[in-house]
Amino acid sequence: MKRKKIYIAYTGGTIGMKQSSRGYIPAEGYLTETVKNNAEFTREEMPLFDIHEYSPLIDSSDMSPYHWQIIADDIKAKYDQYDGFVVLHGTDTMAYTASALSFMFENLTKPVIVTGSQIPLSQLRSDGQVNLLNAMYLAANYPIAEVSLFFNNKLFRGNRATKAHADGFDAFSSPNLQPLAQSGISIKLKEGKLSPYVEQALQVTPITPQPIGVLYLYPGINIDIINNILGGDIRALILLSFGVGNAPQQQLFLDALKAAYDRGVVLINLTQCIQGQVNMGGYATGNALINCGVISGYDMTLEACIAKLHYLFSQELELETVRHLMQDSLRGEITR
Ligand SMILES: NC(=O)C[C@H](N)C(=O)O
Repeated sequence: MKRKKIYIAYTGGTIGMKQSSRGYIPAEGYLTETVKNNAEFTREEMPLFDIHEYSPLIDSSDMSPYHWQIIADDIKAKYDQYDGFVVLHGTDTMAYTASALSFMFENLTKPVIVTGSQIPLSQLRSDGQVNLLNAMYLAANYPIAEVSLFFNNKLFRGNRATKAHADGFDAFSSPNLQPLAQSGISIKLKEGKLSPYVEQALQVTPITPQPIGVLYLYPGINIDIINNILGGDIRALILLSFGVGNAPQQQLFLDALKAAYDRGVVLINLTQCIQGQVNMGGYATGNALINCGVISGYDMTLEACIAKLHYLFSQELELETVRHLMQDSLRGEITR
C-alpha cells in the first residue's frame, strides 16, 4: 500500500525548545533534525512526512490572529500534496489556535491535528515523541476530517479543548464532549467520524484581530471595573458568570449592559463552571441578563468563543447575524 504523506507545520512551543539562562526558548532546526534522525519516525508503519519550520519559531504566548492566518494559508497551499496535517504548537494557547482553525476552514476532508508537549524533546522524559508520533499516525490512519487536538493519548475536537493542567502531561481536557479518539493498546474512535466526501474545495476565511472584552464576575465586583471595560472600544463582551449563567442584580450593572447592547456590543454569557452549560431561564439572576440583550454561549469554551467572535467579526455580517450565529453550532463547538 502506498505510504501516506503528512505535512508538519512547526510553529514553535516547548516541544522544540532548549534550555537557556532565561528558561526554555525555541531552537531553530533542532526539532526537525531530531525527528528526522529518530528511527521511530521513519518506521515503515509510519507515514512519510515533511516538516516546515516557521520563522521565527515562537512560544505560543506570542500567538495572534496574524499567526492563525499564516497557519491556515500554509495548510491551504499544501492541501492537495498531503494526506493529513499536523500543527506543532505550544500548549499555552493551543486550544485558541485549534478553535480558530476549526472556524476558518470549511469543507475539510483531511485531518488537521494540533499537538505539542509539556517537556522539550531535548530533555529527559519528554512527552513530545509520543504526542507527535501518535498525531502523525492518527492523521495517516484515522483521517477525522476536522481540526482536532492530540495530547496525552487523547484526540479532542479542537474547539472543545482547553488547557486544564499547567504542568501535568494530561494538559488538556474537553469538559463537554468526550474525546474523538483514545489511543491505548489499540486506537478507539469514539466521537470522531472518518473523512466524508465533500465536493466543494477547501475554503479559508480570513481572520483579523478584534477587540473583545472578557469580564470574570466575582462577588462584590465594582461597577467601575465593569464601566471601564465597557467604556473601551470593544465589539463584544464575554461575561463569565456564576453557575448556569447568573450575575449580580445591581441595577447599575444591568443598565451598563443594556446601554452596551444598544450601542451594538455583542454580549455573551459563558459560565465560570468547568462543565455544563448556560441556561439563563433557570434563575431570576440569569433572566435579568436576557432583558439586557445578553445571549447564551451555552457550553462553548472561552477559547472557542473568542475564536468564533474573531471569525464572525472578520466577515461583513449584520450584527443580528453575528448574534444568531454565536448561538448556533457551526463546527460542533456547542451541544444543542
Ligand atoms: N508546553 C508549552 O508548549 C508551553 C510554552 N510556553 C508554549 O506555549 O509555547
